[in-house]
Amino acid sequence: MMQTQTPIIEVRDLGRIFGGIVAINDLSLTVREGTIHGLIGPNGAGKTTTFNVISGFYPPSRGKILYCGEDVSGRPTSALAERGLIRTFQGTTLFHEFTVIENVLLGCHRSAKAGVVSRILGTDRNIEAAARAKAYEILEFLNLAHLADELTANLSHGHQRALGLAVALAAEPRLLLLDEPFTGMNPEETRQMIQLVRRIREEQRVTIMLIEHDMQAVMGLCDIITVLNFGTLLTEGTPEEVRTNPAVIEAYLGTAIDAA
Ligand SMILES: Nc1ncnc2c1ncn2[C@@H]1O[C@H](COP(=O)(O)OP(=O)(O)OP(=O)(O)O)[C@@H](O)[C@H]1O
Repeated sequence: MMQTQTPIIEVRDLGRIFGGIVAINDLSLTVREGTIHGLIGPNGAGKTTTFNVISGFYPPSRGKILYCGEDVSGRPTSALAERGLIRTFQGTTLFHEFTVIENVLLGCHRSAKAGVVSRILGTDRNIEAAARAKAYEILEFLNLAHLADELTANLSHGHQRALGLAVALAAEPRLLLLDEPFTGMNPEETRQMIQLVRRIREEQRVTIMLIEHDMQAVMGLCDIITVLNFGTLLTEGTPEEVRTNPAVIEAYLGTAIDAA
């Protein structure tokens, strides 16, 4: 996919306060269409809060969020999801007692597009067939089709995380916010997940924003990285620029960045 200069997300002068705690202060950043954009920073830096405000879980206390040029500050998650802004959660949110394909079908039904399909086709059976075809296509794309009828609980950790991506793709994202997609993965699972995220950007033309603590994965995958510290922007740049930035090294006390 071509990276463009077109902003898909513009965070402008964002502030978010919880009681007396300033979680985000005066944060501005731009995510450009077609990029893989990392959001990193020490614990408590405000990464999750930033995701929560962008995806509509919390309204901003100050400032605004523009999505595709439109002010969507304070819009509910469901309204943003209908417009292709989809967020995943740390760990999996799958139904373990359901099969793999059933989990993806639930994702399809939750998507706005399922409503479009039903209006066009009219009948339940056709809706079901269309959703099934779409779910299989997504499973094939993520190399999970052979597990379609397997119980989700029986999947390996890596396969469950890939299935989490499948459910997110079923909602037809334009922008996908991934919350720590590599957590708890072994190096081989991480390598495969990196490939999947790259392919989602290249082949599904989805812009990706991700929070991640695995510095090696972040540095290898992202085009651009925003570093937060104490709820505000510390710096932003290419992986190389960020890795060698003294302020970043200091914020992390050297360790995490040195290991990457
Ligand atoms: N719902 C909430 N209520 C009260 N305080 C909150 C809430 N959400 C976040 N905070 C506070 O805001 C600050 C930023 O937290 P946030 O979770 O955004 O950081 P983070 O960078 O995602 O951290 P981590 O890497 O540990 O997940 C912290 O001081 C946190 O305690």
